[in-house]
Amino acid sequence: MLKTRFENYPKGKPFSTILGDFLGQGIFNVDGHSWRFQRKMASLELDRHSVRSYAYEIVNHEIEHRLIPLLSSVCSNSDDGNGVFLDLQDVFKRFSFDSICKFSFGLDPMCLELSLPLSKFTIAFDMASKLSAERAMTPSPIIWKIKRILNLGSEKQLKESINIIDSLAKEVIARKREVGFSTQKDLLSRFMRSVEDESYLRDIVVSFLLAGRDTVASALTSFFWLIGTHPNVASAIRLEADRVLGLNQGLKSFDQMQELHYLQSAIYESMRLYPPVQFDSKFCEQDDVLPDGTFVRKGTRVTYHPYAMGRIQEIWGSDCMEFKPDRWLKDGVFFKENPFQYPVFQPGHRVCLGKEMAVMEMKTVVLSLLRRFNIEHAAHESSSVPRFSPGLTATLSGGLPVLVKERTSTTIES
Ligand code: HEM
Repeated sequence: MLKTRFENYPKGKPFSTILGDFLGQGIFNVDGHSWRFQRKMASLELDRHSVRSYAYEIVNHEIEHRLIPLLSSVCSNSDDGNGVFLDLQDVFKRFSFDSICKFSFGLDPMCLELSLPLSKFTIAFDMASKLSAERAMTPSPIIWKIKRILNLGSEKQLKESINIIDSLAKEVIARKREVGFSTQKDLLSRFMRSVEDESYLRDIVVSFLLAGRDTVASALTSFFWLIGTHPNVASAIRLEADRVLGLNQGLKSFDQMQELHYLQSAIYESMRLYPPVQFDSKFCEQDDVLPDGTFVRKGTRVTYHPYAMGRIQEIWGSDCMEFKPDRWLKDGVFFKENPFQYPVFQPGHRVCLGKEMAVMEMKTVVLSLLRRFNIEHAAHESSSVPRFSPGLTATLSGGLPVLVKERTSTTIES
């Protein structure tokens, strides 16, 4: 049985080790028993209709009150009224951080308010993620381990960032205990109603932030990169929305989204070509044999590669390199591929717990932006292939500079 190494961690291992150890080895830091308990609880919470509707409310609010006003402001700020360039990747990172913080512990870091400086928490979080990813690039783990023991350079910085995140997370939990959490809807308050252990609560919250922030931003960035070169897909999404929701009518409910099959197909197709988690590793706990008969020795690192798997002709056909949302439709209805052939959210017992939330978030953003704006690549970007920086999630090096123009023919009523 292949298991990730963190399942063997001793109980109560402090959070200060999570960011360091989660590189390619999973996200939670608890042992097998409590991990399963935590996972069960987390999925129970996320599967609830009330939780999904709450997530939908947050995302919608962030879009209507921050994302759209921000994009509209860059359209009107240009001298000729034709728009100015904007780094859409940076905007999506800010958007998804605000959304996941509000969802996870009811805290609004206001990253999309560009006029405000980024909070201490956001800066520390970014720094810790970056430094953790850089560990993977050191020629040998011994280097960073020695630096950690001696508390030097990047390891010293990492420790400081983690301390900031740790103490802010503790502060949030303490404040919630003071003001009461019985009626609050965020994830932390829901967990606090049944869990006492403070470090456990802190780990849940930080794990969700880690898992839900850069992944969504990455998926949205790649989607809009593809849309820039496939205006026909943007038109098809708009047409479907007008047909299903009504001309110039916004989404009325979370459930109405299920009827947008082409939109869903376009999102799945975009993540087939550009999965946010491009590869992911597991470590074999004991000698094992893979289903195809390959022997795997205890301690071996096994990596699955969604980016490569999305480009395999035997799975996707001879047109596997093309962006074709229609491949996900049967008689106009979206059908899911076998998750073991499309492991973007990791299949099996360890499937992403935020999968539904992530797809909902993406659909809501894509729909809102495409119906209100024309978003074009900066001229020099349009013909190039995307280049990614090394990191835990796919990030376009140089960002995604776009030109945003308001579509004059539409006023969406929500
Ligand atoms: C497009 C966006 C997303 C993608 C592609 C994605 C993908 C993944 C993948 C591949 C894993 C497995 C990681 C591993 O075990 O090594 C994972 C785990 C996880 N994801 Fe997501 N994720 C996304 C968004 C989200 C969101 C928005 C949330 C939270 C609301 C979330 C919560 C989680 C959690 C809690 C786990 C850990 C599950 C476990 O360890 O058993 N994810 N995700």
